[in-house]
Amino acid sequence: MTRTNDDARDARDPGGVPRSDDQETFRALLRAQRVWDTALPAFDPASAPADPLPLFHRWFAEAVAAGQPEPHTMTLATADETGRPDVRTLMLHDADARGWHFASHATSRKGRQLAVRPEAALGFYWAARGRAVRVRGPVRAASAEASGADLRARSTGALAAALVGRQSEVLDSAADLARASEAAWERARREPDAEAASWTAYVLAPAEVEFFQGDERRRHVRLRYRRADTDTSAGARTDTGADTDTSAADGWVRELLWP
Ligand SMILES: Cc1cc2nc3c(=O)[nH]c(=O)nc-3n(C[C@H](O)[C@H](O)[C@H](O)COP(=O)(O)O)c2cc1C
Repeated sequence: MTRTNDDARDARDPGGVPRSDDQETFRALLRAQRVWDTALPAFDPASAPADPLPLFHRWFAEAVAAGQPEPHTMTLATADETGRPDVRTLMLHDADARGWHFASHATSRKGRQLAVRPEAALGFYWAARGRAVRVRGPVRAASAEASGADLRARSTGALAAALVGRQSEVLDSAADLARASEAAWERARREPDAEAASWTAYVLAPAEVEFFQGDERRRHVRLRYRRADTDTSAGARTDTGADTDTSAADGWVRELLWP
């Protein structure tokens, strides 16, 4: 049977993407998913502390208590030398007065990006509480000693993974990884103080921290802390309302944002 132009058009959806059963199944599954359709906690920004850190600690503990799987994982966004964005998942190692801590290989893609553009953003999403936190700011690499101490405080598996190195390089075969991993595990067990040269601890010093509390009626609460001396994106000032605290207690300005 000869296909007409109309048949060819029918085989594409309005966006010009070819129709297929797999595509339809995926879309149906996607549309069946729900967000914020459960009872979520209320968040009163008026009761928020002057500094974002204690609120982050509290929300983290509440995410753990609510059974949020792996609440210590986060998204790290960086940009390359041309400004093209990049993103991946990482573990949070600590959050203290210096900032949000993580670790990776300085020779990895993110490590190279951070070396040329020492700025990043972090994102946490704790669905069990309908909450998200985002943090932006400059990133500093710790000394080799501090990076080594960070690694030694972790598991043998973490040390073995760090010893394998070569993160983000092209892997020619699974056998190459198996061999390198075997040797790294053996060394990590034998030498718990072994140094992984490229393993680097980083700290992101927060210039902005935003707390997002999802709401079933989509009346989400967004509270942004920004350093009093931080220049935020255009339009930020027009978002301020009566509840905004511009007194800059502890050097932080607190503002509500339209959801
Ligand atoms: C749950 C989870 C936790 C991870 N934690 C780390 C981490 O702490 N450090 C790290 O270098 N990579 C970690 N990774 C791997 C990164 O997502 C990423 O694949 C790797 O760091 C290479 O990223 P890059 O090519 O952008 O440098 C983790 C991956 C997942 C899924």
